[in-house]
Amino acid sequence: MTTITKAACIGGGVIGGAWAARFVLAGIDVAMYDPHPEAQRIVGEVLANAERAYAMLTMAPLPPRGTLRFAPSVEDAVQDVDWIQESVPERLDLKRGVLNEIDAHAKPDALIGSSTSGLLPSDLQRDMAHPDRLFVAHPYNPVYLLPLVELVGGNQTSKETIERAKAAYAEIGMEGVVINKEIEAFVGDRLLEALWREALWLVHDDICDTETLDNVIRYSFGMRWAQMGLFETYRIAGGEAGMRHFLGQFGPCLQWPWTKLTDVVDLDEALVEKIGAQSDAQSGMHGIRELERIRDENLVGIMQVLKGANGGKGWGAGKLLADFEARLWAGAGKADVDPTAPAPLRLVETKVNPSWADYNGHMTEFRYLQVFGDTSDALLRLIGVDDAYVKAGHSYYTVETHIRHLGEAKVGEALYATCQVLSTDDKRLHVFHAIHRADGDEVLATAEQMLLHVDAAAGRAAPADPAVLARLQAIADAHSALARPEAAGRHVGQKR
Ligand SMILES: NC(=O)C1=CN([C@@H]2O[C@H](COP(=O)(O)OP(=O)(O)OC[C@H]3O[C@@H](n4cnc5c(N)ncnc54)[C@H](O)[C@@H]3O)[C@@H](O)[C@H]2O)C=CC1
Ligand SMILES: C[N+](C)(C)CC(=O)CC(=O)[O-]
Repeated sequence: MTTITKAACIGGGVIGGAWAARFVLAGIDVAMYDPHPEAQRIVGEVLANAERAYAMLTMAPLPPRGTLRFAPSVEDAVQDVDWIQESVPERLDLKRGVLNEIDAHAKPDALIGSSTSGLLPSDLQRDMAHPDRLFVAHPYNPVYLLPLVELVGGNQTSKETIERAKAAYAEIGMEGVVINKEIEAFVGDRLLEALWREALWLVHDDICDTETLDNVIRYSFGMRWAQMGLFETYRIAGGEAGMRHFLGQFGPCLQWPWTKLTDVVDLDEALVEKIGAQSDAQSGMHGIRELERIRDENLVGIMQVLKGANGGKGWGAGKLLADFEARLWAGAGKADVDPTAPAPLRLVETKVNPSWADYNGHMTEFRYLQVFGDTSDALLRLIGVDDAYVKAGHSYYTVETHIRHLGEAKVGEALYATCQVLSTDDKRLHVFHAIHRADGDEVLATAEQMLLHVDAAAGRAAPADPAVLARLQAIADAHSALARPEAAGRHVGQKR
């Protein structure tokens, strides 16, 4: 689904590994170069966490995964690719050397983004032969989930490069925010540094420990920031008189000697040990990968809530996710099945992700309806009820569902769903779905559904398009050879 199909990641640590995951999950083939002896294991573990997070994040059809290849050198990794993301350690001399090597071997028009969190692009591009295509692309950890990338050009970066970069990041679901002028640490890290500096002083001076400080953030303004940022939040805090009143009331406090922001705390051995010990007490019971998974589940939950915010139109990162999913659905291919085969259509492959589990430790009931809904959607796409058809004002709406729960789907289990068309006419579509365990084909649940074709603007049932009906009839004809499921027509309380 991206116009870019091949990328290289140079450096595969915390950030480079997560870039590789984002690219691969967007369908881009990645060549990775990292001399670390355990690079393959580390990147593999990050990719596994990213896949787990994406399975929770969206039901939209992701493109087929790109491939991941470990290259023996920078030269080998960057030849033939359209996009290179540099994520080596934060040292100007090292980055310059690596970027010059990339520059020497990459195609002249390949985009080169540096993940630097603070270095100036003008300094990075100084010795490059094609400096016009170098820009800072500063991401946020975890790169595969957080959509922001700060785009910063240096004095030799072309305007076209920034425009191409913004478009390329949009294709993989990221928001490229263009920073007007280059400045050390750009925008995000300047803000984070201010907070961090203050936090270090508060712990140093025994005002609070690390856990108390984190609680202050996560039980209050951390949640506000995830959805409205700083200025929009403070506008509301000004009450009906808004921002001007807020500035008038609280602006003068900035003159008070509250902050030590201009002083840098001395990170001597004692302070490092104090913070290290408090952090161990706070979080040492969890491994890093475990903490990453907890963080990812929380971020996914926040993004999903934001997707449904603002009356369902989406808000902030949730709006971005909604737009990304809309593009995925618009480009969704039809299920790869033979519609004329005399067998139920295998339309959905999925896995029970951890956020689908209830207190009984198995897939909770509304997720069954979600999978059945996805199965109906896959059938609709197969008969031509796609994004364009819906946008043109027609669709099928589900008017009745009867679900039976027959077995337990456990977290992580692979499932598939099938559909048998029971009957159809110009408006009605009567189907029988089943969710199967992928391993062994056992039926775990069934759903009988009635769908009605509608004229959405008029808000009433209307005959479907003849081409849609013809495709549907071909499936119904093939399925007429099948035995009617024994459970079709059952109702709750009926004797077995
Ligand atoms: N960790 C974070 O939270 C964030 C880091 N960044 C930036 O991302 C960049 C990378 O940082 P991290 O991933 O955190 O560091 P890291 O230390 O986790 O990873 C750096 C990787 O680069 C590899 N490496 C070293 N020399 C290399 C070379 N010559 N060629 C290829 N690979 C080489 C190392 O083996 C290591 O795997 C830095 O510029 C940093 O400022 C940006 C956003 C957030
Ligand atoms: C610590 N850091 C400066 C490398 C952090 C970042 O650059 C962004 C982030 O993910 O917090």
